[in-house]
Amino acid sequence: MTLTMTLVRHGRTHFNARRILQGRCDSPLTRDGRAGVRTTARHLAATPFRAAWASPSGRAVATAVELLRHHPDVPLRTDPGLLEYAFGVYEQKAERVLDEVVAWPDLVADVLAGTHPGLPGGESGREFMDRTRDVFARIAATHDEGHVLVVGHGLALGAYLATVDDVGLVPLPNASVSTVEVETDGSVRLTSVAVDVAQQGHVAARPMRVEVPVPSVA
Ligand SMILES: O=C(O)[C@@H](CO)OP(=O)(O)O
Repeated sequence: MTLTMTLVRHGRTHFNARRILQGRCDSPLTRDGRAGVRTTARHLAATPFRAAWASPSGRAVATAVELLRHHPDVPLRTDPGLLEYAFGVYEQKAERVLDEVVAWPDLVADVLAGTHPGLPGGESGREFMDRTRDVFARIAATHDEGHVLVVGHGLALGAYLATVDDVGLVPLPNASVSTVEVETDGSVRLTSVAVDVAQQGHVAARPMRVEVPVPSVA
């Protein structure tokens, strides 16, 4: 038996548009973000989802609700294990802090390796990777076959995908779709990554290890 998990990053938000790091804080979807999600929803309209899971963040729940427009009978549940990485004091700061923090030498690599101690006020790489692994194990244990929708965040979904296959951290455009197949024996296979149905590819693939000064907190 195969469980297919369809992973969708939430639609573009006002903070995404301004390159403001959200993490555990939130901002609403933009107009084009909502349109992008509607395009992805049409793309997924024929997928026979039996359940949907979302991060409790408003942007993920709003995206999941829109994606389920074509699946009115599919139950949606939230799980804090799907929340975005907690960037601590760097959240909701000046525009472009996102670019600086994500490019901070070794930050992403250390978070994915579970060795980063955490940004001030944030969570450690170990906590993040453990809860991300655990939530996908919970989802797989709850549904042993069929199709399940999972709506989450760029770094959290990307971190999980990086554990499934040797793809590194793939930048996931807003409203993009990735799919993973889980077999009964526990083996997991990545079957598609970051399909940008809605062409919202403004999160361009770029090197993650660019050397920049440590960002100052505004
Ligand atoms: O928190 C954020 O700003 C970004 C970082 O990756 O994630 P998302 O927009 O997917 O929540």
